[in-house]
Amino acid sequence: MTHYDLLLIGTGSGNMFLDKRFKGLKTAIAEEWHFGGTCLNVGCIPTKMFVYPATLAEQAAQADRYNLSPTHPQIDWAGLQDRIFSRIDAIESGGRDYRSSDRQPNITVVTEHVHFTGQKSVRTASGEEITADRIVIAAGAHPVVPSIEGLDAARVDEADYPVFTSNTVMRRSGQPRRLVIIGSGIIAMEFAHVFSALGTEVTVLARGARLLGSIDAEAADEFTRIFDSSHSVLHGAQAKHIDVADGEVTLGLEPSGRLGEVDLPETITADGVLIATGRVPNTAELDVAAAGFDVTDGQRLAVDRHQRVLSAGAPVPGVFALGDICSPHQLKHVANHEAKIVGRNLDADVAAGQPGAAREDDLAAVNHHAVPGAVFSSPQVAYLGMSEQEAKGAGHDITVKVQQFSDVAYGWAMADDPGIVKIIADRQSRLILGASIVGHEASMLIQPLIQAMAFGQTADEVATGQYWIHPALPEVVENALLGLEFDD
Ligand SMILES: Cc1cc2nc3c(=O)[nH]c(=O)nc-3n(C[C@H](O)[C@H](O)[C@H](O)COP(=O)(O)OP(=O)(O)OC[C@H]3O[C@@H](n4cnc5c(N)ncnc54)[C@H](O)[C@@H]3O)c2cc1C
Ligand SMILES: NC(=O)c1ccc[n+]([C@@H]2O[C@H](COP(=O)([O-])OP(=O)(O)OC[C@H]3O[C@@H](n4cnc5c(N)ncnc54)[C@H](O)[C@@H]3O)[C@@H](O)[C@H]2O)c1
Repeated sequence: MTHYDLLLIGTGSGNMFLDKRFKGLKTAIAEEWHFGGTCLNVGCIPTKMFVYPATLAEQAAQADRYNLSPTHPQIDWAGLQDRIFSRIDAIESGGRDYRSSDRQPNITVVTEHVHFTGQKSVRTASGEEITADRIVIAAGAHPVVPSIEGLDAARVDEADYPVFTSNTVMRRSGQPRRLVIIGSGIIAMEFAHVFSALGTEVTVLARGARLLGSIDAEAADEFTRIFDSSHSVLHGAQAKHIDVADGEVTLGLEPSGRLGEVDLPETITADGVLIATGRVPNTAELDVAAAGFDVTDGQRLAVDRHQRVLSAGAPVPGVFALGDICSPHQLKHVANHEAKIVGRNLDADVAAGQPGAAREDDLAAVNHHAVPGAVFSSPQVAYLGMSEQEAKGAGHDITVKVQQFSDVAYGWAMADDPGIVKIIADRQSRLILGASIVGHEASMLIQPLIQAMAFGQTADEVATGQYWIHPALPEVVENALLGLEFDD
């Protein structure tokens, strides 16, 4: 058994806070997989490195909208993969080497799965017992694999099995000629865009009528309308069985039941199937029950506003968590924010002497107000704060404005490409409650609204208190703000 002052489980966002403040602590870092976790290795970063060229290819193919001759660029798939992963893998090994080197003499990297055996103890896969005074749990989430007749769940993501998740889809050799995507959430929509823009024949199986069903309904409808116009989506469909033979996959289809009877092909054959049906926190794999930690919604580790892990509703002294393992938002910028809070609070906890001895007043609190996100699909989507449905549900008297991109001069320059800005505000306080943008560079257009919500600016203050560059696309945001109707 080895005892440490600090144990960190997971090197995704967990690796972010461990800086010189903690150099006096004898620390173990447990990481069973890629150093740097999901975002760096198989998530945000590589996906967007695929999305960018995919979007360029799509624009080239649609150039006749702008009186240019369209081209269908040929993709060098292996070259693209090499450009992306040679960069990422170097960062991964750099991080691993740094933490393992004598430049970090207080740190021991344990390259194994660990699971809890008690509140302050874990066991490694090879059977070593590790105890620690303080623990930070940053163990993330993993893709859900639904049970489908004929699917060998244990083989999903194996190199020679043509059914895979986001964990391996970008690193597989050879671009699939035909790809079926199960799911219609964020991961499904990003990869559907990437693969179809780069020349793969993509079919999406969506159980309902609406793609991106978790965002504002009107924004999801707008996205669905645009996406469906240039992609193959089977709405109301689900996989009944999967047969794998000779490197091909054949899916038997059936109605999901959500749209009644739908006209579906009986089977569909592809070179690969991407499962994108959600991600579940790694609490069961960590055996958090053995530590007596509380779990919310049956999946997420329960934490308080200081990111302290709870047991029977009370904070466990010296145990913190961050990111997908505990967060209501599975987003990297949220995990990073939580990592900063954990860093500050762990520092305060260490300064206080005994684990758990820090005064509540000395601890920083997490801010989950007005969390933004973006979907890098075609079109892009960005969302912030409450949807219209949530704002009404929360009892607000709301004003809503939907502004079309084609209402402003830059929209004309874009040949009236479809897109909307939707803003929801409170009629009395004049504060923005939420926003959704569907269309070109939505992830960038939304930033002034994020700033307004973060700093409590009223909608009219944001609209009229600053210059908006003419005739730039953000004028569509300005016009949406000006279109909100307030009392008095
Ligand atoms: C395809 C994809 C694209 C995404 N794109 C975006 C995006 O554009 N923007 C955005 O904001 N978010 C995006 N996300 C979400 C984002 O990646 C996650 O929210 C974020 O990475 C979570 O960080 P984390 O530190 O909580 O977990 P992770 O980064 O997953 O880190 C957890 C680490 O813990 C390790 N671990 C787990 N259990 C154990 C154990 N028992 N023993 C030892 N080690 C363990 C894992 O190996 C892993 O390295 C994307 C996710 C995916 C899958
Ligand atoms: N750009 C980004 O910020 C980004 C990108 C990718 C992933 N992520 C994060 O990763 C999380 C997980 O992404 P995701 O797309 O897997 O989850 P999701 O929750 O966005 O979508 C899951 C989809 O799977 C469907 N589904 C669920 N069970 C199913 C089943 N048994 N059969 C068929 N369909 C089923 C759901 O209806 C939904 O369409 C996201 O919620 C997001 O927080 C973020």
